[in-house]
Amino acid sequence: MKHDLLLDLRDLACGYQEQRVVKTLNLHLNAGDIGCLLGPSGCGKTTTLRAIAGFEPVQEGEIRLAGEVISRPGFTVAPEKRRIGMVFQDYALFPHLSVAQNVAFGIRQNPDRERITAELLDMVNLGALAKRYPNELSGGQQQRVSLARALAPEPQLLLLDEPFSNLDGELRRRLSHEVRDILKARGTSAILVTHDQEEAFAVSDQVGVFNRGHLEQWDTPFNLYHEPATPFVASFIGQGYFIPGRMTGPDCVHTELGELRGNRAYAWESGTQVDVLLRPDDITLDPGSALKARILGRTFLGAATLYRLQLPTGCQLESIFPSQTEFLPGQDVGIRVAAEHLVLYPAQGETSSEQIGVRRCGGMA
Ligand SMILES: Nc1ncnc2c1ncn2[C@@H]1O[C@H](COP(=O)(O)OP(=O)(O)OP(=O)(O)O)[C@@H](O)[C@H]1O
Repeated sequence: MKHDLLLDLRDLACGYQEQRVVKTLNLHLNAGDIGCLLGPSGCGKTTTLRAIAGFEPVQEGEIRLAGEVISRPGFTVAPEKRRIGMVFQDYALFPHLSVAQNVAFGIRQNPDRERITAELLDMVNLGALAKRYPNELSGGQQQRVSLARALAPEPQLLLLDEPFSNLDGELRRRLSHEVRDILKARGTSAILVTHDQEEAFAVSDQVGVFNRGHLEQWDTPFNLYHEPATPFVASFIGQGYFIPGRMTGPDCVHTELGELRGNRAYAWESGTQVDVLLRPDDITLDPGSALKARILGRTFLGAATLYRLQLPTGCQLESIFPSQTEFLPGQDVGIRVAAEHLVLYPAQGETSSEQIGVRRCGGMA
């Protein structure tokens, strides 16, 4: 397995005319890895992708590919000279060319083009449809053709801009797994843009969470969920609640749920007010516990049930319990916190941050 640095964005700023959409962006991708740019609409994901592709000039910093500078202010290597492939949301196939001709388009001069095209079409399971035209294919099939076409010239890096967003539910999930398998089997490095967290996690080795033009964290899916660097990342990735707490030691915080101890130390002094992130899987059922919570609502998920709980102070939490035992709204249950990764932030107050998946409770116990 290769671990060479392939793509390196250093202190990058890019945007349109005088407007800086993306600022001081630093990230790197190793050869063979799949990275993802994830974030809400308008945060600058596509702008970053277009700068990597060479469609937009950079305003500050630089982009290096395999050690070579391909963009810096006043210098932009042309897109077709970058050995970067693109897969677009709307497939962008040539309507007047057959499936096979579409795939062969970027390797027209290659004497081996027929063999390469046939191999790629087999790989994306479209060998039998080589003679069809794009308007005779489903959306999923068109996106497979578009992937095969982008892979044909053996790009150093593949960029995928919301490639599955025109497809629905099950097909979207299936194709995203398929694309990961294909890229991994070929050792192709890629950057995917999406606003769908499930898709980002299914496809990528590393994910960057963007917020208004800033990259808040570039990390593995596991770390984004369990060790979110900022309240925004905690909110954007997964579900949960912030509850108020007070530091009682470097790795220990007093909350309404008792003393919680985590696996890392914080530099704040004892007495500092903090927000404690609690995910639904951090709260477990413990019938013998003195700590009781009232069931406010529930969502049956199949193997498990997601419960919305209220603590005596009014703070709310969510928890996932196995669905074999059923609890009813209004019932009190014993709970325990089983959070190995204690994630704390300086107390923000009730209204200071925009929360998406994670909600904040007021009032310290
Ligand atoms: N050609 C353009 N000229 C001027 N501003 C633009 C242009 N394209 C995008 N923008 C602006 O740049 C900002 C970032 O847009 P961008 O397309 O990078 O966001 P995104 O994160 O990819 O969003 P989405 O998920 O909705 O595609 C937005 O405010 C957008 O209005």
